[in-house]
Amino acid sequence: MSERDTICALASGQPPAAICILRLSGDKVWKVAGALLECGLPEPRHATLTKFRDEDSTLIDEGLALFMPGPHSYTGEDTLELYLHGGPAVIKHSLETLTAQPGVRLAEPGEFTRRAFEAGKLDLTEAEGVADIIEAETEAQKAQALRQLTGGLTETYDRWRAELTGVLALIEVMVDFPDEGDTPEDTVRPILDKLDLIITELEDALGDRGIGEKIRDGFRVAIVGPPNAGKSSLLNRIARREAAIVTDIAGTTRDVVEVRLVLGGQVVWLADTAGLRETADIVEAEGVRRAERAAREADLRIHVIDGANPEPPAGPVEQQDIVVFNKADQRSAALAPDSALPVSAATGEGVEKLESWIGSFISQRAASVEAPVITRARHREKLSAGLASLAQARQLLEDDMGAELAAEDVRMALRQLGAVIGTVGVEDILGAVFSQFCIGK
Ligand SMILES: Nc1nc2c(c(=O)[nH]1)N(C=O)[C@@H](CNc1ccc(C(=O)N[C@@H](CCC(=O)O)C(=O)O)cc1)CN2
Repeated sequence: MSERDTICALASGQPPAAICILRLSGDKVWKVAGALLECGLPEPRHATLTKFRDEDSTLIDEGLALFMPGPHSYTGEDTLELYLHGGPAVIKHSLETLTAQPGVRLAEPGEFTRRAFEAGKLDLTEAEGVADIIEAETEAQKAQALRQLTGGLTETYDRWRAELTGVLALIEVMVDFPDEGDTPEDTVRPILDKLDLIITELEDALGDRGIGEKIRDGFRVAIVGPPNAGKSSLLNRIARREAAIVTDIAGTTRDVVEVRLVLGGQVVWLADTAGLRETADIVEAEGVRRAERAAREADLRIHVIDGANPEPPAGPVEQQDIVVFNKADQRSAALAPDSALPVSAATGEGVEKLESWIGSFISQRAASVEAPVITRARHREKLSAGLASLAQARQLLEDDMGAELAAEDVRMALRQLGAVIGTVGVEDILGAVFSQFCIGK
């Protein structure tokens, strides 16, 4: 398998579909078009209606062909797109025919975009934006992916890198031309001031409560409370399916059961958890530990009070949390604490209101950071490592412990920021990012 093979793939979705798009990129495109398209190589950038035949001249389909010569194409290479009827037989016959051509093979996941990246058409965050927009289910995910795809992150990381390069130059001047007349305060202070501005910006970016990652991967909401309060029934009611097992036996739920929902325009993972109680059963005890962890890590907790046996919530109730009084169909809600929302998982009473409370909390939380510059764990790791290096550089300068060492730390920070946008090409990072793409992208 040569890297510079011409690659082809189905770029459109699951057949059958009205139309499918087959995509071909590489230097064999003109040969393939000459051999298989009745029109030969189509006029660049003109959709051309033509017959498409296999090597025995058997008709595969009639469709539109679009030729985009490199370097002015998505991948930067010669590209051919075929718009055919989207039936399984057409697709199979087409791909078999294309891959039977010398030097043509099926594309790996993300390989078209990887070539675009290698041709300098996109940086790594923009390429991630491409993958994210394809996966986007909510408008918020789409908007975030689109911003990223059009250089929204690139701009910020480039600016930080430019500012750090300036700082590095000042430190290097200090190393190379130490001015005996100047006090350290005169030379170091302006550098520290510049460094502090960048450090503050990185800290702000990292202090975003993970909003960008949560818009992309989902917010976490945990249903917590004592055994038999109806937590699993509530989850099932909100999920509108029997996701969690419900019985009368206290301690039925042992693991965390999560369902994926869209509430308040955001992806939300709603977790049902084991009832919190002291138990000698080691499996249940592990369940309780997991419940406590899910509660701690959640953006929002729904504390369920058992209407049949009302007790104040056992775990810590944070300001944003919601307390519900369940079994309100059987028990007078007058027993409920003032702030609790009466609900009935059994009849559905109050559940719509609960959903809208969750939705409005989550949508406000999502809007609390305007334009997150971290949308994946990968970005966060590199940015924190970069910040740590800068903090170290700052300390060295402040303590007059060696400008050379400080310069090395700033270089390290530059590499970390470069790794986010992919200017520092690390093969395993690229492999990890592009392998998550779908085929044809
Ligand atoms: N048919 C089709 N639709 C598509 C794509 C595609 O590849 N094919 N895209 C693929 O993701 C997206 C659009 N993104 C694209 C980005 C760049 C280029 C491109 O050819 N760029 C050239 C030429 C620019 C120009 O003509 O102005 C370049 O950058 O040099 C094409 C599509 C969504 N729609």
